[in-house]
Amino acid sequence: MEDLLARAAAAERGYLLLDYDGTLVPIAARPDLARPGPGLVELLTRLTGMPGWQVAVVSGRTVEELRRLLPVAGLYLVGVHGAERAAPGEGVERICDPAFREALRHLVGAADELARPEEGFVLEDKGVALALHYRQAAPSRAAEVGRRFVRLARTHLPPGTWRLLGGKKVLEIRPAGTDKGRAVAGLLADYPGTLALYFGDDVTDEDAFRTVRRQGGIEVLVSPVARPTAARYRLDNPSRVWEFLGQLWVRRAETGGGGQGLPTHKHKGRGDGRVG
Ligand SMILES: O=P(O)(O)OC[C@H]1O[C@H](O[C@H]2O[C@H](CO)[C@@H](O)[C@H](O)[C@H]2O)[C@H](O)[C@@H](O)[C@@H]1O
Repeated sequence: MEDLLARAAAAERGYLLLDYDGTLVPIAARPDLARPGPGLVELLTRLTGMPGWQVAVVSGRTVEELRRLLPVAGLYLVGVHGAERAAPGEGVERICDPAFREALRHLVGAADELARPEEGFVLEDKGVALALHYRQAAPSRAAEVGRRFVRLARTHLPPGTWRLLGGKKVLEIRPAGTDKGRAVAGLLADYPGTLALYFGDDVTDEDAFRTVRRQGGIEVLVSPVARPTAARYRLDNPSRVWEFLGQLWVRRAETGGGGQGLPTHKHKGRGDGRVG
């Protein structure tokens, strides 16, 4: 972690781009159980106060939900894997074909009829996307219900307007033409010359890793084990991410680039490695 920290802390201008589930907060059995740990809001608040630095949360969750989970005034937010975007204190911009959005309403109803009688499924309606979670379902039912979910999507949605995403125990239908890579490129375009650091754990973060890598930034996969990825660095888990962020804040503060007082969040020991 030391080489990462040294490079990041030396930057006068930087952009922290942080995934939520699996990166800032450990994966939980259900989406509603993945709450910010004590100290996360405080840590993010301090980070948004670093002069010359911006902080964004780039998530598959909606911007509305991110604002509820992380009430931090200075955060940029990207929601629904890039289909939503909001600057601090501003309204939500959505990238979504109106025909897709209208058709999605019908899919939500049909998918609800499919999933409701089944054990262990959670349907997450994001307005511009629809996720079917199967973390707590029997594997055989997950496969069968998943197949029927995709079939329903093909029936209800206009061709070319949507994409199917397979994430961590979730299938998600989202608008075509949106991904975290494009969203991150859009954020960085507003702050040319800043050092971008992206932290993420899931397949949808790979698009963002590639964008950040192309722009000379730092990409960090959050995973206890190495796996094929575009990220050149790895941290084991969200505790290590918090540790990194807390240390970054301290070092920027020491060089006159941060606020006052030390972050009070708790984090565990060390242990990270460069991938490959
Ligand atoms: O881009 P992210 O911030 O990582 O969001 C990705 C998805 O995260 C959530 O689902 C995942 O986390 C849940 C809570 O830990 C877990 O129960 C589920 O199995 C995971 O897939 C969220 O509910 C989705 O909307 C996000 O797209």
